[in-house]
Amino acid sequence: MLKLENVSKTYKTGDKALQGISFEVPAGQVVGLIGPSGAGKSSLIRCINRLVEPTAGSILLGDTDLTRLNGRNLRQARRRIGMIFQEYALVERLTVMENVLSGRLGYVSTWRSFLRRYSPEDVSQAFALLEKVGLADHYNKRADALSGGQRQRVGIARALEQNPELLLVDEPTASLDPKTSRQIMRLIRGACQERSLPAIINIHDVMLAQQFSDRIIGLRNGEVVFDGAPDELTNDVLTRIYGDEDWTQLRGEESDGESTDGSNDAPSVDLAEGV
Ligand SMILES: Nc1ncnc2c1ncn2[C@@H]1O[C@H](COP(=O)(O)OP(=O)(O)OP(=O)(O)O)[C@@H](O)[C@H]1O
Repeated sequence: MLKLENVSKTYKTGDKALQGISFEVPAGQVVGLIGPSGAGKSSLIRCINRLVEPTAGSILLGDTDLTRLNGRNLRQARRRIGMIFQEYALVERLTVMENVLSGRLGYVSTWRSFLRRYSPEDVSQAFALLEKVGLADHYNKRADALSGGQRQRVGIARALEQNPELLLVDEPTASLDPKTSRQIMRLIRGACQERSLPAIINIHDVMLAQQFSDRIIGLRNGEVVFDGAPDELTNDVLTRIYGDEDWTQLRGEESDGESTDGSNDAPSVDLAEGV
């Protein structure tokens, strides 16, 4: 479980990116974090893994207050947090398998990590994960030979190889086409359900957020202005989050034939679909 209490971030420039953010994410819950550009979504994700230092507040992962950790303790706590990035952040010249195994780097001793030696358990887990994300046949390919969707699958497998207690996902579909985006969101959601893993997904695409999240948190000017179920995301709520816009028309335009009634379409957990 993740619990944020009164988290604030003011940058040196004086920008108040986050102002008194409090919420809890229970095991297995996928939170879609939405809001206009500059609302504070990236700052929030980065405060949780301490890439950005929160100015105030506490961030509890289980019993650990992440805001109080430094040095070795912080590195150990970061092992417990899986990250999935927009630009995948793979090591391009390494193979798919090596990239997935790098999820274990925080766990192995320095000399083992230098030689990139992993235990048989780590390797068999990596194979199982590649199977799940539909890339078992590609394990020996270099990362730079993969498509965007395949790269993101490697990114997901690498994050899960860490056996994390929390997933932080930053714009996972921003560089992908609509169909691949859905497959990636389905994979992430399926993994969270299977592992009872809480997740926060920073996502610009409201329709995707709605379809693949259990809960939506809307940020505006560094504050939570909506926190509720995906089907509560009415046009009025969208206006509260993003400002005035013709939401009816936008929803129609963005639809690609899947449910647009705001309901969670309970995506199947077909992890290897459509590679
Ligand atoms: N390193 C920084 N130094 C100063 N101000 C920053 C820094 N990073 C972000 N900000 C400011 O903090 C506020 C929130 O930015 P943030 O990037 O967290 O928003 P966001 O919702 O992720 O935006 P986007 O969707 O465009 O990525 C903005 O006003 C931004 O200008």
